[in-house]
Amino acid sequence: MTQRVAVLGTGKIGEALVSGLLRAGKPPAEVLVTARRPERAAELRERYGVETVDNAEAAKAADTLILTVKPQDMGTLLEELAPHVSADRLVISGAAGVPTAWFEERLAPGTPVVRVMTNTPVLVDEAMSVISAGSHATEAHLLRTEEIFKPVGRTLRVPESQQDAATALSGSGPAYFFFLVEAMTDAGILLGLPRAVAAEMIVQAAVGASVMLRDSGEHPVKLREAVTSPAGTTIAAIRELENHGVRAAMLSALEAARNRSQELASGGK
Ligand SMILES: NC(=O)C1=CN([C@@H]2O[C@H](COP(=O)(O)OP(=O)(O)OC[C@H]3O[C@@H](n4cnc5c(N)ncnc54)[C@H](OP(=O)(O)O)[C@@H]3O)[C@@H](O)[C@H]2O)C=CC1
Ligand SMILES: O=C(O)[C@@H]1CCC=N1
Repeated sequence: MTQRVAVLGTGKIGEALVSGLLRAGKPPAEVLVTARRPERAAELRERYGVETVDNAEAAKAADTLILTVKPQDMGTLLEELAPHVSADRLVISGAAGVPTAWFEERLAPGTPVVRVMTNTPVLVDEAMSVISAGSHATEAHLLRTEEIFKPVGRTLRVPESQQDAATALSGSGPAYFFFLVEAMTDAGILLGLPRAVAAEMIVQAAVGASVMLRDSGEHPVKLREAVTSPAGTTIAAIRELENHGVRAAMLSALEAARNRSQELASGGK
């Protein structure tokens, strides 16, 4: 990777990408970042040794522009940016909801755009980054995008029509697991355990279950059945989960997340 990459709107996701690029061996001189607040820019300069520039400068100086502002801020960013982006740049959007066509309408004709939905495990190099090409993005642009996201986890290409679902499952996915861990830790308190003890047990159960899911290749039903002894403890809990409609709640929850992603298509509020 010899080209300059700029991260525009370097918040949580943007910073994680900067740190991933540097850990993957990209020299700090080839990474530019932009921030809205001067104190944030100073923090990023100090922490990573990268150059901070304004959005227009980033567009002129970098070959690849990664846009990591909130969907609601994308309109303002594009107004600032679009006049300075030539069609030989690659524009990667990390925003939920906003389609590649929205960017293509605002950028110079023919500018390649790639949409990526990553997730916060980007911070521990365990992200899933789901990638779709816009209408002018070629195989080479997709490979360049994968080169940026592979150091921070796995990548998967999908048709853009699947991106709102990917946002519901994968982009938001870690939050559902954190929510479960939080609720299960509370259950430990209810059962009389000290919070720290309950948290240690539940987090390790989550890590163990995750590694089994990823590395065994077994279907989750099979893994759950292996825990569920006849007339045992697990089935007593599963009955309560079914009685409370937890499976149906997951279906509705992810559908709501997908719908919200669709609503964000035009940088919606
Ligand atoms: N958080 C998550 O789990 C995931 C988020 N995403 C997507 O990633 C994007 C970023 O999310 P996240 O990192 O959580 O959000 P953050 O709010 O942490 O980061 C966005 C950053 O953009 C800055 N910003 C806004 N407008 C401008 C501008 N015009 N010029 C320069 N900087 C600007 C903000 O500045 P300021 O600090 O001043 O507000 C902020 O630092 C969103 O589009 C979201 O949909 C995708 C996958 C997962
Ligand atoms: O909640 C959100 O809108 C962002 C996108 C996916 C995860 N977080």
